[in-house]
Amino acid sequence: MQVTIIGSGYVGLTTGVALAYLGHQVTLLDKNPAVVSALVKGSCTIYEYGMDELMQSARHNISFTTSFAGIGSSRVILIAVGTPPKSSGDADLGFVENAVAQIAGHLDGTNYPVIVNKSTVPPGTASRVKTLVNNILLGKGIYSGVKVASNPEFLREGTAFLDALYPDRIIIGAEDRSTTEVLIELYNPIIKQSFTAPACLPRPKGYAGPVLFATNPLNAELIKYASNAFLAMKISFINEFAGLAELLNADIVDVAYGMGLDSRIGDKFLRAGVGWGGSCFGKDARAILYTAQKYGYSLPLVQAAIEVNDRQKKLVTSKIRSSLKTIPGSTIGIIGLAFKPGTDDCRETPATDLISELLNMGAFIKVYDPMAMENYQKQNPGLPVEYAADLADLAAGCDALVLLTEWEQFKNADWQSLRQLMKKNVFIDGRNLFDPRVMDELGFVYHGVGRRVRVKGHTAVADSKALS
Ligand SMILES: NC(=O)C1=CN([C@@H]2O[C@H](COP(=O)(O)OP(=O)(O)OC[C@H]3O[C@@H](n4cnc5c(N)ncnc54)[C@H](O)[C@@H]3O)[C@@H](O)[C@H]2O)C=CC1
Ligand SMILES: O=C(O)[C@H]1O[C@H](OP(=O)(O)OP(=O)(O)OC[C@H]2O[C@@H](n3ccc(=O)[nH]c3=O)[C@H](O)[C@@H]2O)[C@H](O)[C@@H](O)[C@@H]1O
Repeated sequence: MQVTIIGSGYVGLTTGVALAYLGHQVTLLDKNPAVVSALVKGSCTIYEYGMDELMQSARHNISFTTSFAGIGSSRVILIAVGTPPKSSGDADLGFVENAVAQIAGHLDGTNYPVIVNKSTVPPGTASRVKTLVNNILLGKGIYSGVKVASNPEFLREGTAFLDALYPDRIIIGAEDRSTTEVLIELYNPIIKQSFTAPACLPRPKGYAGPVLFATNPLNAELIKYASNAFLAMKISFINEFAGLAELLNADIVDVAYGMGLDSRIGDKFLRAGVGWGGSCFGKDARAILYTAQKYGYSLPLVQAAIEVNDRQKKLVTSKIRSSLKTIPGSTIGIIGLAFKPGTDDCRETPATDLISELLNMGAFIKVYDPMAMENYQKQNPGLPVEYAADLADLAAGCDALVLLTEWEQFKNADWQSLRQLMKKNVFIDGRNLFDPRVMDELGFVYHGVGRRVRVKGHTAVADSKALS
C-alpha cells in the first residue's frame, strides 16, 4: 500500500520505518529540510533501538521528501506532526492544520487518500480536519468524498519499534466501515503477525497480535487522552505514596511490588521516582483539562496528577540540601539527561528543572548521559554545566551524584571505583535503580525515593525484581 507520513519526528519516522519493514511503500514527508536531508544521507535524526536494522532492510520501500506534490496518489496519509501546548494548555493544532491545508491543496479530486490523525489531538479534531479539507476542495470546485480517521499512537520512546510491531491494541476511529477496512489493510501484517520478525526484535513469547478496536473518531481521540492521563496518574499515585513511605520509614519498592501482585492493579507504571517527564504526559494532561474546562467540567484527578508531579520534581533538591547541608559551591554530578532510558529525547526531562534550580543556588554542575548529551546541549545552548566524557569523568571531584535516568549501563558500572573519585559520598537515586544496602556497603550516603531508612539484614523482596 502507498502511504505518506507527514512529520518525520519520533512518531512519524519510527512508524514509517516499521510500515516500510512490513512491505508498504512509504513516503516520509517533513517540512524541515535538515531532517529530510539527514535521512536521505542515511543518518537518523533520533536514537531508537532497532532503527539501523529496520531501516536497512526497509530502505528500498522508503523515500524522503519535503514536497506535498503527488500526495494524492497515496492510499493513506498519516499525520504525525507535533501538537505542542499553547500557554492556555490547549493543544496547538497549527502544525496539523498547516499539513491538512497542504494536503488538500495538492488533491485534485481524482483520488481521495484516507487522511489519518496519528498526532495526539483534542476530541473533535477529525471532524474539524474533514471540514477544513472539504472547504479547501470546495474552493477549487471539487465536491469531496474525503475520509478522515483517528488512529492514535501509543508507542513509547525507547521501545518504539517493539510497540509498533507488537502493540497491545490498534484503535481505529473511523466514520464508516470502508475507511476502517483501509486501515485494517494497512495494519494487516501486524494484526495477523504475518511478517518475519527482525533479528533485533524477536516476537515476544506468547504474543498473538494486537486487539483491534474499531470505534468512531471522537472515541478514538478521547481514548488517547484518557490513556496518557491514566498512566500519568498511576505514576503520581505511587510517587504520592512514596512521600508517605519515607515518613513512615517504609519502602515504596516493596509496597509497589505488593500492590502490583493484584492483577486488577498490575505491576506496570508503579515505579516511584523524580516524576514523569517527556513531551507528552504533561502536554496531554493539560490539553484534556482545557477541553473539559471548555465544557464547564473539571478533571480533579488529572489536575492532581500534575500537581503531585510538580511537587515530586522538587523533592530531589530538598534531598540534596538536607544531605549536603550547603549547596553553594558544591559540585553535583547529574547522571542521565534523557527523560527516560533508551532515547536521546530531552523534552520535559526532569533534569532541566533540577539543573536550573541547582545552578541558581550556586552549585557547580557536571552532567553525563550515554545518548542524550548532544540533544541536551543543543536544546540548552550556553548552559553553564560541564559535559563529562563518561561516568568516571563525571564522578571526579563531586560532592553528590544524582541519578535521573535509569540506563542499564549505570546499573552495571563499577560504583566502588566511582565512589573513590568523589570528594564527598552523597548519592541520590532518583529512580530507585540500586539496592540501598549495596550502596551503603560501597560507602555512599544513599537516598532513594520513598525508601529513606535501610534496616540492616532486611531483605526487600522487590529489590531484585524489575517493576516496569
Ligand atoms: N513522541 C512520542 O513518543 C509520541 C508522540 N505522540 C504524538 O505524536 C505527535 C508527534 O510527536 P513527535 O513525533 O514526538 O513530534 P516531533 O516534534 O518529534 O516530530 C514532528 C515532526 O513534524 C514535522 N512537521 C511539523 N509540521 C509539519 C508540516 N506541516 N508538514 C510536514 N512536517 C511537519 C516537524 O518538522 C517534525 O520533524 C504529537 O501529537 C505527539 O503528542 C503520540 C505517541 C507517542
Ligand atoms: O503519548 C505519548 O507520547 C506516549 O507517552 C508515554 O510514553 P513515553 O513518554 O515515551 O514514556 P513512558 O515510558 O510512558 O515514560 C514517561 C515518563 O514516566 C516516567 N515513569 C514511567 C513509569 C514509571 O513506573 N515511573 C515513571 O516515573 C518515565 O521515567 C518517564 O519520565 C506512554 O507510555 C505512551 O503509551 C504514549 O504513546
